[in-house]
Amino acid sequence: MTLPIIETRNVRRMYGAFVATDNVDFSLKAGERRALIGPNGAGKTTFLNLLTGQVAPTSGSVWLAGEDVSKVPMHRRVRRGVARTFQLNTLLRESSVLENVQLAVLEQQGLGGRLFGGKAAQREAANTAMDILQKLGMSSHAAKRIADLPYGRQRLVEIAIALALRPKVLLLDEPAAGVPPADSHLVMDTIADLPGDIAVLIIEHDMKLVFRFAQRINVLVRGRMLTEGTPAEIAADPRVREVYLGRAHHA
Ligand SMILES: Nc1ncnc2c1ncn2[C@@H]1O[C@H](COP(=O)(O)OP(=O)(O)OP(=O)(O)O)[C@@H](O)[C@H]1O
Repeated sequence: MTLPIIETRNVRRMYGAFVATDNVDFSLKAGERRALIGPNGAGKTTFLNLLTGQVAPTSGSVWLAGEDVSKVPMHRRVRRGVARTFQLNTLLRESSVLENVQLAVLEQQGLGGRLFGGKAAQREAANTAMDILQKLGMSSHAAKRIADLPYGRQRLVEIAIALALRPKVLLLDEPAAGVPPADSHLVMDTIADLPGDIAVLIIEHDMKLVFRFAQRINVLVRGRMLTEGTPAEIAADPRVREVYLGRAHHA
């Protein structure tokens, strides 16, 4: 029995009279690789925010491992295994790569606020952070300041931070945004190699990345889920071409 790890039922989000998310049913199983695409302003980020708890549903519900978490705040959903990255860089630029990831490890352990306590905990967190960086091929950059790192690698640090939270579900919001084409393979390879037990949902405008990575793709248009299918089905769907792929060339 594979229960969805994360699910929405008839979820709706209004901003005043504007419907940003229009009665969406969605579910993701453990280890799935899924992409969410749609034109600019379709409501992709809002939908991600509904999953994390950053935005509350106007109606409908969000479920995590079979439990209604619609009223569970974001920090507690993180504890239960929902991690995300953001469209924009949110790193501590003057700190090292290792320090950034180590901080996330300590947060995950509930030790984030204890700045002066627990040398052993600090050391252990540094080891865990180093393991994560190694898996992402980033160990040789561990001591570098974020500010001195190429942008593509900065995006990988954000993924490392999300992994430090030991997620069951990883939500990636445009992980390749702003990364120069010469470095985008770094992001692509990292995402392709993420641990198989983590369910991954990616919002991405780069169709090469989407089609390489996703087992299934959801298409969101004006807050509504237009369709869901395999990459081949989505590529062949004339409605998708009309509303999304056609316009994406001009985006
Ligand atoms: N806090 C808010 N208040 C009012 N309107 C909002 C708010 N957040 C989002 N919206 C509106 O909801 C719609 C969907 O926005 P959202 O950012 O979710 O779309 P998106 O698909 O992620 O877009 P993009 O691809 O450009 O990032 C937009 O029209 C946006 O203006």
